[in-house]
Amino acid sequence: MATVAMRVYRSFCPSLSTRSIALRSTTTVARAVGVSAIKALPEQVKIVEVGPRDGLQNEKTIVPTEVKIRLIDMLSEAGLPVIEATSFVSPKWVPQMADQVEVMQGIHRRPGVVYPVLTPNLKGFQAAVKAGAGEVAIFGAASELFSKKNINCSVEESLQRFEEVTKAAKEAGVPVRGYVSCVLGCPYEGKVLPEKVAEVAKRLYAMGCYEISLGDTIGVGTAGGMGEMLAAVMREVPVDALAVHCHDTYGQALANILVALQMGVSVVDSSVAGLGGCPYAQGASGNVATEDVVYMLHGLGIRTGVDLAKLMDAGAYICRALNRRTSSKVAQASCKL
Ligand SMILES: CC(C)(COP(=O)([O-])OP(=O)([O-])OC[C@H]1O[C@@H](n2cnc3c(N)ncnc32)[C@H](O)[C@@H]1OP(=O)([O-])[O-])[C@@H](O)C(=O)NCCC(=O)NCCSC(=O)C[C@@](C)(O)CC(=O)[O-]
Repeated sequence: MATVAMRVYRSFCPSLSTRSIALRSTTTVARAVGVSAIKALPEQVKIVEVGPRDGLQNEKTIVPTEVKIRLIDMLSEAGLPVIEATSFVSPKWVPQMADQVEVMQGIHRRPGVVYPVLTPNLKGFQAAVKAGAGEVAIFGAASELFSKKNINCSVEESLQRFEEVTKAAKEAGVPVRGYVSCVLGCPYEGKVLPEKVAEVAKRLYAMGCYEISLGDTIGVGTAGGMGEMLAAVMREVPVDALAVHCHDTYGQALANILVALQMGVSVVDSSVAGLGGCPYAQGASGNVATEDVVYMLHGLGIRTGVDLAKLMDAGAYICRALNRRTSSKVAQASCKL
């Protein structure tokens, strides 16, 4: 099924394939709506691709290591600047990530591309560095119950563990990214106060995280909630150090990202083909699809450095490997699958 923009475009260019229409129509739309009128939007956005980690961690059947490696290599060939490759967590908790060392050693590291990995504690950090990780991410939450279910400790205990990681990382010269989960709602506690999110984000930033990614873990947030939460966080952490990480359970992710862009955020996490979900947040769907984010950003005239056609190839590859239909609307509309 073609989008309206694609159908209009096709009526002028009947010989074009649906896919090339999709790629060209983004810039056409940008010019048509006079995007320069939207003053606050950044000129460039860094996309943090989390598909190989967040996208695959919840898969029940173990995905072969070579498939994970091929996916990461296709994503780097597509121009993604940051690809979260795997997690150094307990294999008893997340069996899908048990091949983290093989993944880190098997990928073809493209110059300029960063491949962060999740590390919940010092043990994970040390194993990650040994396996060649050049950047790590610690992951906290703004909800006590989620923290307990996800990493088996309270928010305060998790922050103490993260202090150990950031201290070791500083000594080793390894940059650390920080996540705050449940920023717009928790599967166990429901509403989460923006002030609580701001407090955890502030602590992570103070301990040395260069970037704080704000996770709508179960995708319940709305544009209004995103605005309110970001306003609270921005009182504690500079906007240049913030990223948004939106799951799309309620179909609100793109709207929420747009609000974040309008408030000055220029780093967006997403997952190829919209894969994923957190094993400790039952019912949450995957992250917003990277293809859909790139399509929207290019449509706004915002640079990403990502080649949408190559990105869709990566999405098609992993969907074939998982025997799954893509969740990306752009990939569906472009008749790739
Ligand atoms: C944090 C722990 C380890 C605590 O788990 P625990 O059971 O409390 O840990 P422990 O210290 O008591 O150790 C228990 C066992 O785990 C081992 N262990 C201990 N640490 C490690 C490690 N780093 N790597 C490998 N093994 C480890 C340790 O050696 C021991 O092994 P045993 O003696 O039983 O054989 C556990 O709860 C865990 O691994 N949790 C991971 C949960 C996870 O990965 N969740 C998904 C990622 S978060 C997410 O998706 C949200 C995000 C980031 O995307 C943002 C958003 O959307 O909101």
